[in-house]
Amino acid sequence: MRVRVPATVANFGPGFDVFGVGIGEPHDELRFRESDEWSINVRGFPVPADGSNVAVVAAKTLASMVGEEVALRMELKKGIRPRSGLGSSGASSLAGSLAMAKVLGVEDEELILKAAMEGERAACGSAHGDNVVPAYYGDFTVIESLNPLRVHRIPVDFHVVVVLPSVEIPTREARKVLPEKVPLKDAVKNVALASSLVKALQEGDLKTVGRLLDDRLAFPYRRRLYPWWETAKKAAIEAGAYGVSISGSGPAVFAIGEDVTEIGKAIAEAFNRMDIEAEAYITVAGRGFEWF
Ligand SMILES: Nc1ncnc2c1ncn2[C@@H]1O[C@H](COP(=O)(O)OP(=O)(O)O)[C@@H](O)[C@H]1O
Ligand SMILES: N[C@@H](CCOP(=O)(O)O)C(=O)O
Repeated sequence: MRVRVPATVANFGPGFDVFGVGIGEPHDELRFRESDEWSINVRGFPVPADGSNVAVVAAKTLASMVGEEVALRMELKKGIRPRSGLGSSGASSLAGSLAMAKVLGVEDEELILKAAMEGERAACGSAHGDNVVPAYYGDFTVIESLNPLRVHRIPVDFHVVVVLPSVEIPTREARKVLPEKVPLKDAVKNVALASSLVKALQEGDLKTVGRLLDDRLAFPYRRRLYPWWETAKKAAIEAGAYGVSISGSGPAVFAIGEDVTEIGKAIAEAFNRMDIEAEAYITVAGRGFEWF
């Protein structure tokens, strides 16, 4: 059996730890079957081929949550670069949890997602849900609460470009720079941005969505991790982007607009001018996992 889990754009501007959307590409693929002992084989981008792989962590977590002792043999085709800001650890975590769910016949969405979030915790120290939840549902998702898991889904299918520079930022490090408290005026601004963005998305008003791609909760503190930000942003806006932001904790940048191919080219060229290689993925937002 095989499952394909796409990359995700978490945060999506003002929705820190709350908003997320699956994108078709890049993606991870996991082939699996029940076995006498645990094993994992990795192709593609290098990630641990042992019990610390988040696919194994999430699968084991789900088994223990339902009180079963089952081992899996896994073959992971790692298509999403780790430390990319594209939900690389989230995709493999969800794949592992889904694999175990399939083998055990578990259908409880909350359990499957909670197990996947434990994979996230193993990767970066935080069991955030804004990568695994949208990768599961395949819609733009808004996480109202984790305990109990309450998610609001907005079906979307707009084009998006994601540009991934050849820079690595571990999510663990990007979370360490965040403060415990933020100024009230910044919290107020984020409420305004996030609530307006949800309304604009529901109305299919992409121009307004683009204008609202801003954040005062995490971005100001992470800004120093992205020394190339202003240059990349300027290139995107000059190429006609409605808006541009950091995907997850970065370094991937995503943008929406009329001509995402041109926008992607402009952002990638801006990185190249700063001597940073970059790869653009033109894709459609609103994609979730698939069995195949
Ligand atoms: N299957 C996996 N896929 C991605 N990362 C993994 C996997 N297994 C373990 N890891 C570890 O998780 C970390 C990457 O996670 P993270 O920093 O959250 O990246 P991303 O932002 O791309 O999800 C790395 O230390 C990586 O070695
Ligand atoms: N809300 C999280 C999202 C992390 O996404 P990733 O793709 O960088 O793992 C955060 O901003 O820390």
